[in-house]
Amino acid sequence: NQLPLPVTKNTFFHLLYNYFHILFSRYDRLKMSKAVVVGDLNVGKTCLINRFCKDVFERDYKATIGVDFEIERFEMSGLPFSLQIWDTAGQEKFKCIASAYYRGAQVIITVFDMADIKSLEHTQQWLSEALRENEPDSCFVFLVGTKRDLLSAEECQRTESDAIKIAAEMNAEFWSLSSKTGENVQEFFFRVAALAFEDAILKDLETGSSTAQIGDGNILDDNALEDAQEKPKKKSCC
Ligand SMILES: Nc1nc2c(ncn2[C@@H]2O[C@H](COP(=O)(O)OP(=O)(O)OP(=O)(O)O)[C@@H](O)[C@H]2O)c(=O)[nH]1
Repeated sequence: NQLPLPVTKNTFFHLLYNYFHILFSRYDRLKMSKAVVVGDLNVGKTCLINRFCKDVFERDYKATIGVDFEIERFEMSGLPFSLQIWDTAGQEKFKCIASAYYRGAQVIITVFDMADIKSLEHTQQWLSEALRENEPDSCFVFLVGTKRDLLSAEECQRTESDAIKIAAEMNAEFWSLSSKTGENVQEFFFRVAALAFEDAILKDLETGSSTAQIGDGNILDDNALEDAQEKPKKKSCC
């Protein structure tokens, strides 16, 4: 009955399906990038991923044990693109399991709860732990404030201005959103996917790989890249 990962919020078959998708994409040279989501416990990492991938919101808190992940598929300028979104546990006791999955990330999403300023103070520590497992300057970094719906307009403005300062120190792009209402969630992940896709294509062009072509074989040009960045399309949910 032993599962290959500590699993709570996902079924074994769902994880198995995702693993096969990764294996298949390597074989078929599909574009795939990895994003890891880190931050204190209870800040809303799982809810954020679930809002985007399944369009659901869970009011009751269930701690993530170790890690979990989803794969979201996009179509960018005629090319299939997948984003692996790794949800990690915020609880200290699971940190060593979760940190084993930081490696190989193209995107690090550092999450805090806008209604709990302490969690913002911890984001730099989470980022440095995630960066330690990756090549310097190889990752896009995002600072994401969740639970925006719990704040008044005034509180929201105050927290956002604190977060913008911290984001600048982290060299991160800041987003504030709500998984409960869905505000900004799609926009945020489309931005993540667009940047990750562009990066994957540029890396392919640098290495001269044949997969850096779109549709009927046109090499990706600047306009196509701009197009992908501005209007990434969500094709389907896993
Ligand atoms: N009001 C509101 N509540 C939220 C939002 N996002 C998450 N929550 C609540 O916050 C609690 C924690 O959410 P999770 O997504 O499980 O938190 P987590 O960061 O994954 O926690 P760990 O798995 O322990 O690391 C849950 O009770 C959610 O319902 C939000 O945008 N607005």
